[in-house]
Amino acid sequence: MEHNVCFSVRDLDIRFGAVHALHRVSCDIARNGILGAIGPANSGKTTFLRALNRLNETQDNYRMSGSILLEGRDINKDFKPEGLRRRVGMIFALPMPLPLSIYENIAFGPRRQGINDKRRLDAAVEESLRSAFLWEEVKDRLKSAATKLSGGQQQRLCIARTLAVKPDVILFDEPCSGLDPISTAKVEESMVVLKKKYTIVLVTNNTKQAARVSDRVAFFLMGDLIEEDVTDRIFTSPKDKRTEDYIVGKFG
Ligand SMILES: Nc1ncnc2c1ncn2[C@@H]1O[C@H](COP(=O)(O)OP(=O)(O)OP(=O)(O)O)[C@@H](O)[C@H]1O
Repeated sequence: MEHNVCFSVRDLDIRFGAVHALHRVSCDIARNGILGAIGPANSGKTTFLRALNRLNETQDNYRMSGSILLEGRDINKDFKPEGLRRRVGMIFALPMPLPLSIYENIAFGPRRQGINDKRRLDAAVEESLRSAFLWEEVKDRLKSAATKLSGGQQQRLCIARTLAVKPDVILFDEPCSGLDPISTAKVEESMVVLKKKYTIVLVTNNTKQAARVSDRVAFFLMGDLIEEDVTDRIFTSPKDKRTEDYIVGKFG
């Protein structure tokens, strides 16, 4: 295994009943970088992302073959789903804070891991909010309801909540699709800083976003991984004509 590989995906093939969502996809995902997954609707991006923390298996009619190794260990054989999802956190398109205070939203995960000491919880809450670039905006109202935050703040709260359980990987599933440009910029900024400590996979329908933040980009089309390469290469001289057509906006 190469030194810098976080995930190693081999011949990943996924079906939901009659729908063949992913066709023998193989790629490595490097540590401490951002892999952007782009492609038109129904190309398999989200299925690929959800495979990385075994969220697809909650669906009926789900079948997969192939393998995904995380730091050399098979995620489908060597992990329990809950243990895997602690290491591989996920941020969804719609931020969904718990109906609790800002503080309790962040403390929730550490408490479930058995941390009850107030000083340790306070420290975890502050550190996570700082890392998600939200601390300054909320430090004086940690007891107020998380649902009162703006959409962009809620998304950063969800990032903080994920960070509080100390994952290695963060999966982002179109995290900015419901956000205005300023909130989007803040989430993008936090991703770029977070990649220094975490491996990030970002599914986005916004190719410009992928170009702005990703180190490498994977282009999916109708269940195939067409190509995966450094971001500049994908946007300036892709190997496949279909990638170029998508990038220049001929479809999707
Ligand atoms: N639970 C499911 N049951 C049946 N089909 C599914 C299920 N989940 C996904 N699919 C199908 O798998 C294919 C790939 O979907 P996926 O959501 O991965 O695409 P995507 O590239 O993320 O699209 P979008 O950008 O629209 O989110 C689609 O045809 C979709 O309808």
